[in-house]
Order: sequence, then structure tokens, then C-alpha cells
Amino acid sequence: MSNNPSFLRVESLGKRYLPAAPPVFENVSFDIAQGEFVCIIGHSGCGKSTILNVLAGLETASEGVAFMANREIAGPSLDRGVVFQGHALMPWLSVLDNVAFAVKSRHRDWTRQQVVAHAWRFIEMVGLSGSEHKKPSELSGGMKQRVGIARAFSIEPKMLLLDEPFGALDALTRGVIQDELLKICAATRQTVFMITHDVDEAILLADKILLMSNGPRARIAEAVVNPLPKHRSRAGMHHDPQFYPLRNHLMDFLVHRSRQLTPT
Ligand SMILES: Nc1ncnc2c1ncn2[C@@H]1O[C@H](COP(=O)(O)OP(=O)(O)OP(=O)(O)O)[C@@H](O)[C@H]1O
Repeated sequence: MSNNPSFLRVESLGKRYLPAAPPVFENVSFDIAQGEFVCIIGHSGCGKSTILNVLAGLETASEGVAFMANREIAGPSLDRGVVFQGHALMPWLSVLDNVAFAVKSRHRDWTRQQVVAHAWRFIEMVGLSGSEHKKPSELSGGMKQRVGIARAFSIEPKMLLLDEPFGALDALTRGVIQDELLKICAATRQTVFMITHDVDEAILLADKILLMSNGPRARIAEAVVNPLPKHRSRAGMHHDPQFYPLRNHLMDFLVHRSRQLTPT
């Protein structure tokens, strides 16, 4: 991790969809360091996806600002790769061409050969070599999600934004892809902001876990630094003496404290 504590800086963000209604969230401020993996957890409707969309430049905030590398985020950019739950692949293109399309948009001057070689690297990285000529309709949900991840990584974004990317997957596939994501992030020192509802997933992946209170007027109630050693594994992390205290703290927030912080 670099010494720059605020590669991404969010300052007093607020969002109001309807003028007469209270804001969904307000006064949301947090920092993400370069190479840091941050998860955000909170109940449905508190505004997590809205925050992610503001960071992606797909949505504007009603109040506050977000900066990445000291530049205000004011629209979509290839510097930020987004993976949604619904993977959004182009159904008429093969796995290879779905990834190649993204590579080409990043490197417009590259030859087809360069584009394909680069796309290949990322298809291999997510364990999809052998399926590169398949269309999305021929892939399982987990495989489609891997294509989405390969595509987002292939543009080598400065920041990766993941909106519950594994939400629709069965536990086994989810575990396999979590392990892959961990490996890729360790190898590339990728900076990540990820929404999850899964406390164990957050403990496995995140360096820091942001806890959001319930909406309306939701806020970041706590930023919990993960005390477990950086090289964690799904199989081993629950043996760490710090695992259950951390898990209980997060669960306790979701069950009790997230509500108490909601203004009446
Ligand atoms: N375009 C929109 N117009 C009006 N209200 C919206 C719009 N988008 C989101 N909202 C409302 O804003 C609130 C926050 O939505 P958002 O999707 O950001 O929450 P979330 O925390 O990501 O929820 P979930 O965990 O269920 O995905 C919800 O009450 C939602 O109904």
C-alpha cells in the first residue's frame, strides 16, 4: 500500500432523489488509499449503489464531492472499471471479444493482435482459457461473472468498483471467484471499492470495512480496519482469534446499531 492516504477521497457526499423527501444519505466521507480493498456494508436502500455510481461517474451527488488522484470525479472514465451483479456482457460477442472490446476502447491505436494478446492475459487470469470462443449464453453465471471481472481488469483501471459482483452465485462458485479476485488484487495491487451483503466476504477481502447506517439520512457510522493478517484464506481465517470478535462486531452493527443511528 502506498503512503498516499487518500487516493480516493469522498467529502460530505449526499443524495436526495426527491426534493420533498429527506436525503437517502448525507455527510458521507471516507478515504481509500492506493492498493487498498474497501468493502461497504449496510442494509438494503441505504444508498450503497448510489455511492458506487457516483464514484463511477454514472450518477451525480446532490451534495459533496469525490476526488480520485486529486481530480474531481465528473463523469465515467476508463480509469475506473465497474463490475455489476448482472455482468452486462454483449451477448453476440464471444468471451474473447467481450474482453477485447474493452481493451480496444482503452488502447485505440493497438493492432488486433496486441488487443487479443492483452485480452488473453486477463481471460487466463480468471481461469477461462478454453472458453474464449464461447458466447455468454453458453456460460454459467459464475463464468459470466469472471468475464465481467476480466473485462474490468483488462482496462487496467486505477480503481475497481464492484457492486455485489458475486451476489447471484452459489456458495462454491462464489468462493472460487473470491479466491481468484484476492490473487489478482495481490498481484496487481488493485484499489477496490466493493459493495457486499456478506460479512464473511468482507472479512476475507477487505482491508477496511465501511458500515453504513440505515436510510434515509444514512451515514458511514464506522470504518473498521480489518485486524486479520493480509494473506487470509477462506479455509483458514476463522481459526484466527480475531475472526469471531470482528464478525460479531459487524453482525451486531447490522442487527442493532445500524438502526439506532437512524434519525427519527
Ligand atoms: N433513480 C432513482 N430515483 C429515485 N429513487 C432512487 C433512485 N435510485 C435509487 N433510489 C432510492 O434510493 C435509495 C438507495 O438506493 P440504492 O440502490 O443506492 O441502495 P442500496 O444500499 O445499494 O440498496 P441494495 O442493497 O438493495 O442494492 C433507495 O431507497 C432507492 O429506492
